[in-house]
Amino acid sequence: MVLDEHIDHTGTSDHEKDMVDACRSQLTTNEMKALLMNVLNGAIDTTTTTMVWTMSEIIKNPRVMQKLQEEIRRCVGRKSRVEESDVANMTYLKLVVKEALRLHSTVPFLLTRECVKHCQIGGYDIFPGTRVLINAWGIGRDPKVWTESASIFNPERLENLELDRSEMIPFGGGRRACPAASVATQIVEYTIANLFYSFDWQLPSGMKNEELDMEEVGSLIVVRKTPLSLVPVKHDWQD
Ligand code: HEM
Repeated sequence: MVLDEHIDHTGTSDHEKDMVDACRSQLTTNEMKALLMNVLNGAIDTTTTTMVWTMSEIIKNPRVMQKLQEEIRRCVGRKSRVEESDVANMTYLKLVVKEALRLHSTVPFLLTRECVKHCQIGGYDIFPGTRVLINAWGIGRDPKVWTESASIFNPERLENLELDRSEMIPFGGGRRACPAASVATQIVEYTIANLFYSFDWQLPSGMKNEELDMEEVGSLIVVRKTPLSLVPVKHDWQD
């Protein structure tokens, strides 16, 4: 990623600098609690928001839901619930979650960077001290990379696709990238697998899939404008 070469990943907000300074000296119990609460809040919001967007996209696309449930139930067989080891074989599930992350970068502008060295990006001069926002949300929907159908949820587009590190960056990049990217993806995959294994999901009161509102709000974290409301129906195995 071009930006990585020029932009300092150590500095973000003043609040965060205070936290880093506190770590460098000695953390008091209260500072440690505050730091942990910050990490936990960030971790929970991003992960649950990603799950909600993934479920929304699956429900909106019945073809995807059917294919996904066939894969999950084939891989798991008849059990009380999905086990973590089952998920390794679910190739379509991994594409579904990745495609949801492409379309819904929950942290749309990542952490703010501060430029440490004069550089040019896209013909623009960026001077030292400039605060830079990276539009991860826009990168995941760039038609130059993802074609005219960029805004359409289509997990198959990612099949056998060799991605450059900068073509979708829902977990950021460089030294300040999300340290939990791998585990967070696994948590989302595992939860979605369990939810779609045990239940068939319906929209409330005869609403049609295409009517599901996908409007987004927020700037730090992008969430659904209207809460997702679904009806779980226990799956009938019929055998
Ligand atoms: C799907 C879920 C998640 C998403 C989409 C996500 C996304 C991100 C993004 C975009 C950043 C900023 C990266 C950058 O600016 O380059 C970040 C930072 C961070 N994330 Fe996550 N995250 C997720 C889950 C988690 C979880 C579960 C944890 C902890 C258990 C976590 C801990 C952190 C921490 C500590 C940072 C700050 C890293 C730093 O400042 O150096 N994240 N995350």
